[in-house]
Amino acid sequence: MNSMDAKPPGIIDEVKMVHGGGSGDWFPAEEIRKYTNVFLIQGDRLLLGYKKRGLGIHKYNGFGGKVEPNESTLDAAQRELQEEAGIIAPLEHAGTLLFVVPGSKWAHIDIFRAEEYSGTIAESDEMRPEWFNKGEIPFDNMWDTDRYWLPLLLANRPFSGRADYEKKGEDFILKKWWFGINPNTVSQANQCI
Ligand SMILES: Nc1[nH]c(=O)nc2c1ncn2[C@H]1C[C@H](O)[C@@H](COP(=O)(O)OP(=O)(O)OP(=O)(O)O)O1
Repeated sequence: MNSMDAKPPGIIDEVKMVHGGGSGDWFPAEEIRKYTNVFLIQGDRLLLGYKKRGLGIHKYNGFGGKVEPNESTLDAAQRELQEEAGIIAPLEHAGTLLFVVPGSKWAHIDIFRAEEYSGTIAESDEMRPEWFNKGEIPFDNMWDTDRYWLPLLLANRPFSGRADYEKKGEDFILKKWWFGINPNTVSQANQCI
């Protein structure tokens, strides 16, 4: 077995590698902090937000943020979607991502998808929403590993993965990554946890 085939520390789901790369050792364990990220799909289009401030400024991303104490992950995802894009939506759990930077808490991100919504999509202080055709997703202007797992979300393949970055000044340099899917699931999304 190629050493990259083995699941990295922190991935507990039963998944088989579909993308992996980079070099060196996985960074050591730190405390975990929970985040959410929501992607809205309508037919051939995907809604992304252009981040106007904070971490990941000027990148496109889903809508999300920290899970507050005493809040469920699903409640946090719905709250952040409402705060950042002005809408509410029924959410399906799509995958998990561990975002690891030495010296910081691990970001455990529960990623959700939605195909319906209510309300009016609106720009917020943090995000400017913008629709993209599925064939024209701006991966060069997103976090580096989104190109590996976002197609799995669009295909409704539940996934888990990890991305280790090193921080150089304001830049995050991707060092090592690993993404897997459950080989037994065909096109069913996970239920919410
Ligand atoms: N699409 C994505 N791909 C990725 O690889 N890492 C992501 C990601 N979206 C977020 N992250 C990482 C970056 C960061 O460490 C953490 C949280 O990022 P967020 O943009 O959600 O955080 P914020 O600090 O804006 O949270 P709030 O202030 O609560 O909105 O998750």
